[in-house]
Amino acid sequence: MTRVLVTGGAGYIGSQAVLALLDAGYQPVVLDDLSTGLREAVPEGVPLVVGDVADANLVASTLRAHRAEAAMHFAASLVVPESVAQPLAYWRNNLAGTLGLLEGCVAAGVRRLVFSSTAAVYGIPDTLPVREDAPCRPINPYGASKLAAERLIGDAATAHGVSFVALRYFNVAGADPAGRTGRRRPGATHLIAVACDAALGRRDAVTVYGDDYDTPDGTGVRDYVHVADLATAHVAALRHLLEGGRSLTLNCGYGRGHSVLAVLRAVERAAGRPVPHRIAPRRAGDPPAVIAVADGVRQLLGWHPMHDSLDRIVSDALAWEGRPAAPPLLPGQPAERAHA
Ligand SMILES: NC(=O)c1ccc[n+]([C@@H]2O[C@H](COP(=O)([O-])OP(=O)(O)OC[C@H]3O[C@@H](n4cnc5c(N)ncnc54)[C@H](O)[C@@H]3O)[C@@H](O)[C@H]2O)c1
Ligand SMILES: O=c1ccn([C@@H]2O[C@H](COP(=O)(O)OP(=O)(O)O[C@H]3O[C@H](CO)[C@@H](O)[C@H](O)[C@H]3O)[C@@H](O)[C@H]2O)c(=O)[nH]1
Repeated sequence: MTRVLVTGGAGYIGSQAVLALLDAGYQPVVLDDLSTGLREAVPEGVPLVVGDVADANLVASTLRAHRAEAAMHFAASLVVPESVAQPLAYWRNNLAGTLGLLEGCVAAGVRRLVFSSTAAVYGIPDTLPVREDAPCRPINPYGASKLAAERLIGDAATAHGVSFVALRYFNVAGADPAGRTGRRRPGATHLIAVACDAALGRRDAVTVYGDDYDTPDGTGVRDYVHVADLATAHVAALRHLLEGGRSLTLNCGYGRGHSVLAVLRAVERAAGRPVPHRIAPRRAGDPPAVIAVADGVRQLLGWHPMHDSLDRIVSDALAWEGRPAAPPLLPGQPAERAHA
């Protein structure tokens, strides 16, 4: 059974990828410092090493101990406004983390890597939909640090024979269709999570940032991709690399845009109740529209998305956000599940 190191596997997307790896017959091993991830997001039986991916020795020893043949690198810091306020922390975590991972991989002889990149590397695209060879002009430290990490991986690929697939995700949303995992951090800022909170009565209204863009209804347009489809794209990328495929940098979206108001209507349909909203000025740094040219990931990786519909994304997100709270721990119960 092929073993795969998953950095950031206790987070939102990484935990979904762990499930997809298990579903596809791979054996994941998670390395996560639990800075934003949660131990309970790692399924029972999956080894969890708690530590910093920037620690090359830890990466190498983990790869060797578990005889991993490839790595998926999700561990990062990713809140855009936070990256503007704390650029040094973002550059450190995203660049030093990728450096530590690469050093550890090269030391342990692991030369296949799937990397979490982002549409934020493009900044404000000149033309839509945006192709992978469009100019990369990130407009915040988050996007800049991810672009630098892509370049670092490219240099390691050339010098050390690493082959990689960098997936540039567009707007990731939704939750595991079987309800096994989803976004776990409180204080959501992403549109679909915010709208679900409003539908569930946890906030009074959704603030719509701008209705005067040059888009069909004036609100911002994004290419929302279901997190479970994103996870299977990672498995497809892994398979490509294990079969000796060449390095690739690919957009990961569906190639269709939805406006903020269309998202709110979809949440209303799923929830069966109105989602109040108020119009506010544009949010600084928001592009009017971001939509992927997403042919490459299908053609080159054979990716077949299964949940390619806004209604599906929204209903899975709503089901996850509205799930019953975990029962309180009884006195004497261990606070954390032990891991291998
Ligand atoms: N969520 C999105 O909309 C989105 C969009 C584009 C790209 N991405 C990328 O996807 C990846 C995963 O994002 P997510 O939404 O699952 O975020 P998340 O915060 O839920 O997950 C990140 C995980 O990495 C861990 N981590 C962070 N720094 C670490 C370090 N130095 N060492 C070890 N573990 C560390 C965290 O504890 C967490 O479990 C990130 O690389 C992010 O840049 C996310
Ligand atoms: O309360 C809200 C939240 C968002 N929006 C709008 O909804 C759209 C989507 O916003 P959001 O869900 O915050 O995502 P983005 O700002 O598009 O950024 C996401 O998608 C990028 C890739 O496209 C990733 O790089 C980022 O990490 C990720 O946060 C934008 O038009 C926002 O202006 C609102 O109107 N109200």
